Amino acid sequence: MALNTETALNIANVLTEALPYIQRFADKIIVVKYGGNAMTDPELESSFARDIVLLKTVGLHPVVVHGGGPQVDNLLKQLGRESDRIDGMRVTDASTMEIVEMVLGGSVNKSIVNLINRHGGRAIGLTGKDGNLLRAKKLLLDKKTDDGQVQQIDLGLVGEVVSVKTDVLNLFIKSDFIPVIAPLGVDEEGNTYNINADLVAGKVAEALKAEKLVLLTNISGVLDADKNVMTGLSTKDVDHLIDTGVIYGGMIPKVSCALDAVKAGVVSAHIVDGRMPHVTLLEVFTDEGIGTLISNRLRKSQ
Ligand SMILES: Nc1ncnc2c1ncn2[C@@H]1O[C@H](COP(=O)(O)OP(=O)(O)O)[C@@H](O)[C@H]1O
Ligand SMILES: CC(=O)N[C@@H](CCC(=O)OP(=O)(O)O)C(=O)O
Repeated sequence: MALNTETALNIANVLTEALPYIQRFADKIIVVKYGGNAMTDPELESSFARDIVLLKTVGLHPVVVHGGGPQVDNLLKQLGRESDRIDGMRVTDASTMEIVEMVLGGSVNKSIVNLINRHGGRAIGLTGKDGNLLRAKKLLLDKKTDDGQVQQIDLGLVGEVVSVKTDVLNLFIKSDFIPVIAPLGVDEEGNTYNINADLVAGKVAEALKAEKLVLLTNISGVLDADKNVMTGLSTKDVDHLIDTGVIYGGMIPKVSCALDAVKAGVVSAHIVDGRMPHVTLLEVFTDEGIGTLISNRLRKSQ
């Protein structure tokens, strides 16, 4: 059946709207953090994989960093166990670490690799241990007490990223592979650390001098005290929003890593709704602003 003129023009408009972005972002690196909460629906998973393959096919270089917190929770539950979280970070003892590694470095990583490959991409799964990709050290979490003092909290085998071996990633990127990174790091002595996936995505984006960091989550963006999406966010706003409890839990590492990445030279960071099909594609290739933008520049449409 032939297209009617209106539909044909709409399709043509969408395609031509993408052209300047395809040209501007050619050969640029886009780091996409795929959160565990966005992995629960097969259609959304497919739309995510197609977006990543499309980005690569039109000449950009997507690098995926994934989470899998809910998937770790599921296995812990099946084993009759649970773990605490403080400010979005899982308290991780040695036996929890075994499960975390099994789930993030095993089932979750391989299912994302498989998904991208089934959609025609060439994904390669890595943990921070492969090629010493993510050098880590123990993280001591700074937490403000009620009287305003800063306390350092020990979360066990939870790490922060000390360095990212970009040569490992560049090798794959140049060979047209799509790296898919599980958030596990290793220190000089070979100890394994569980690292929040947002923090890994931020550091990978910084190290690769990425054009964009796109963080897919399970909410429409960063909400203000009245539950409206904040379209833009600066360092100044963030400290106050955390202190007043408007930003809490898993949103704290997300916002912090996005700000750090932008300060370190990533052009823009975006916190977007992973429940929206094709949100990555819409973010990269359309004029519309989606979710919360953290950038030194204004919105594309402004
Ligand atoms: N100001 C805020 N705006 C939006 N979400 C927030 C805010 N503060 C805390 N959150 C919580 O952070 C969650 C996202 O973090 P998290 O569950 O760790 O996501 P992910 O698994 O995608 O990393 C949201 O679902 C929401 O419950
Ligand atoms: C230290 C820490 O909290 N690590 C996370 C790593 C996975 C993750 O970040 O997953 P999401 O992005 O799906 O939340 C965890 O154990 O759950």
